[in-house]
Amino acid sequence: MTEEIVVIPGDGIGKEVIPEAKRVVESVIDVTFIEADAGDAVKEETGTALPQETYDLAASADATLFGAAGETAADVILPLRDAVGSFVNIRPAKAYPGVDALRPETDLVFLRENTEGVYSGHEDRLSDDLSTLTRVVTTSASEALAAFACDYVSGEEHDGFTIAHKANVMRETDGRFRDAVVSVAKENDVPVDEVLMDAFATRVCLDPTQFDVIVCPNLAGDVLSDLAAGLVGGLGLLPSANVGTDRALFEPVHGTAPDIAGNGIANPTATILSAAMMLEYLGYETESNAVNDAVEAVLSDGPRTGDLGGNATTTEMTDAIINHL
Ligand SMILES: NC(=O)c1ccc[n+]([C@@H]2O[C@H](COP(=O)([O-])OP(=O)(O)OC[C@H]3O[C@@H](n4cnc5c(N)ncnc54)[C@H](O)[C@@H]3O)[C@@H](O)[C@H]2O)c1
Ligand SMILES: CC(C)[C@H](C(=O)O)[C@@H](O)C(=O)O
Repeated sequence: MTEEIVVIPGDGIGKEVIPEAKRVVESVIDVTFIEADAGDAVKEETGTALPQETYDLAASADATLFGAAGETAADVILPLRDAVGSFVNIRPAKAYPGVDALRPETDLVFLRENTEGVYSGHEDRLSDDLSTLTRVVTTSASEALAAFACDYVSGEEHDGFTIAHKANVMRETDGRFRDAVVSVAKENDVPVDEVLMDAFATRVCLDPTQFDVIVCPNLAGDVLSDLAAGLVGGLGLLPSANVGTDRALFEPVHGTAPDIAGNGIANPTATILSAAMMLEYLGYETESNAVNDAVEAVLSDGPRTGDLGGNATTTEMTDAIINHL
């Protein structure tokens, strides 16, 4: 069977890393890619950053692989997450042997709420002096995330999860989030503990082995996963999966990297690891494991891109990954 996968390269290094991830996927499964546009360049040409056709493709495909968008990122990625009905963003942050990491013992997975919080879109300018934002938290979205988290930690690899929140200040919204997640964990007999997100930020830097799976509200997941990228060697390493009930969207955590875009030196790892998550999601577990192993081997032995202290191009690093497969 030929798998059909939608790919949306976007802007900046999105255009450089997506073709490399496609080459990796093509080397392990029979696949047809359906190309779609989104981002700053499309907005300049057409007036809209996310054409309806692209939204519809993501909303009907089993899987979509996205690169990055620039200034229009929020107009692209937030609706795309919505298009696939994603209620959780899975963000693993793992240090690899051979990569110079601040905390080489880091092995974390963030399960980020993916629909609400400060991403509600309810932001208003009420006067010259006053702007407001409505932070939305529902029990239903918190419970859906918690149910996913319980399932996620059900194997032997994990012993429950930690909720990172700020319910000491946002008593109503994060209080609701925390209470809903704890209650679902208890119903499922899943060990759960909690930490205030500011304290989490310090503790994870001092000793990341205190944590394993972290369940958090939307913005906290955004910020804390970028922080974890800093612990493991940079944004070029972090993949993610936006999972919904029937479909999913896979993307590196990083953006368009304007400081290096156009030079062919972006690290393809985050996008290739996102593709590996996609292969697993689509049921190609052996192929997914093979890609993860090949990435790990190349991170260990090189060649590596400049962000990891090497001098390989994006294509050379991908060639080495494909050679390992
Ligand atoms: N999902 C998305 O589409 C997304 C996510 C974040 C930021 N953005 C957008 O990207 C643009 C730039 O944002 P930013 O600079 O804050 O974040 P960024 O992730 O683009 O870059 C931050 C730093 O990390 C480095 N970096 C990121 N990915 C890398 C890779 N694969 N290889 C090597 N180095 C890499 C960059 O060179 C830069 O120094 C902004 O317009 C922002 O809106 C988009
Ligand atoms: C670009 C932005 C909308 C996005 C987010 O906040 O989710 C990004 O930071 C990310 O982490 O994917």
